[in-house]
Amino acid sequence: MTPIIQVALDLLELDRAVEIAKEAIAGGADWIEIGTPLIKSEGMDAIRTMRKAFPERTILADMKTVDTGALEVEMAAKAGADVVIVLGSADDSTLLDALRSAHKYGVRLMADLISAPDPVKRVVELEALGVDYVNVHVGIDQQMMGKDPISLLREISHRVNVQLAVAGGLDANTAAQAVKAGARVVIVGGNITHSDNVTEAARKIRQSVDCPDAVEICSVGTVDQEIRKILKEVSTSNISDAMHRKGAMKGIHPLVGGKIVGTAVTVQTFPGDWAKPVEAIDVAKEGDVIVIYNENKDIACWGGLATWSALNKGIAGVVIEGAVRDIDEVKNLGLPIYTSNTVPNAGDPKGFGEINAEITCGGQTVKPGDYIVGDESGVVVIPAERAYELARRAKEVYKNEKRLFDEIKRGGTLSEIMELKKWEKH
Ligand SMILES: O=C([C@H](O)CO)[C@H](O)[C@H](O)COP(=O)(O)O
Repeated sequence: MTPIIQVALDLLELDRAVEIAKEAIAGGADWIEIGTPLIKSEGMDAIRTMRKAFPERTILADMKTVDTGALEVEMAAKAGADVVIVLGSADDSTLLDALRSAHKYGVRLMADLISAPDPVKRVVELEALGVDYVNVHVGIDQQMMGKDPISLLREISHRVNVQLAVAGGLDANTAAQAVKAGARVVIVGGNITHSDNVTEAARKIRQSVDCPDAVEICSVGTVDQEIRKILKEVSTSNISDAMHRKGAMKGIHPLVGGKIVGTAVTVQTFPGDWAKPVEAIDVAKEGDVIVIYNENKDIACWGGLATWSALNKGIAGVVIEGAVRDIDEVKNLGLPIYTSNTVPNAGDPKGFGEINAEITCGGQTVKPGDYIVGDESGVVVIPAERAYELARRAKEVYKNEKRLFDEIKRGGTLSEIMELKKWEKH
């Protein structure tokens, strides 16, 4: 049986959702899912509008019902849904009444395993209750922490006969794995809807689910490699959005531009002393970023000779709250340097200060090993312990903006597209 591709529309604006659904169908998507955020934004009208726009398509309402199962199924069914999602972790009483309502109104029920405490046990129970589909689902927030649904799907698929759907950050690669692991319905949200070419993105998913054996499984490498790869793709602005406006250094600007991505080697030094910044070059490894705090903005703690040395070590860049000199030479050398000041005079190598202690630079706490990203907008610090999650969230921001750029290029304005007036804070 050919697997079904379900495009999940997790947006807030209905007009955009209709347009994206059209583009996804042109690329080969079968079912249309009205995502939970869209249902919360527009209510049952989201389902009515989609039913009107796509009279022949299977429409799925991601209600994520956890109580009053019968009532919520009835609402979605009367608005035009063909399939309604309830939470698999809901009480059996909710699921059973949702099923009665589904039978009464002629719709199918999908139980979603998102956040179910024991999904392997629960799927067997859900099958016995009589749901039509079970969705093996890793939620968007869980994906940011590195979870994916494929291993769970593999564990579950040989235990039950109920039709399985799968969702959770699927792309062309993982969609193919999902089909091979037994998924009947492949649900894809962001990797289609946030694309600047929705039709092409849907087409790639279509190809991979139709011919899963032809898809080459590529390995992602180490976590650090994956973090660096993502951080090279996104901007400091994307990262700042992902960090809810935290993380940006104040008063630090590009002196020698160029993107920096790397882990911090920190330096605390003192007015008139350049020993520790220079010694940090020997401590740093290839791909590291030297981050220096030097209270004094009138005596440089970094210059041309240090820059040459840093280039010899393969250092990714330097960030300084303090001053740099030899600017003409430093600019010619091309190593990205971000600083708060420039000045001609240097101090002496006195040897005060510390390397790889926690410092404050540009108003941000920086610990050794934190990820530092710099571009023309400035510098952001990403705490090492949240780097994977924040890189993934920044990538979501990046993808979403790419799609918005595309919609603006077609002639809209940002406020029209995002219905800004509607979302102003009251
Ligand atoms: O159900 C979903 C999520 O909980 C938000 O409502 C998504 O539709 C589902 O995860 C598919 O989206 P992606 O994970 O972005 O592929």
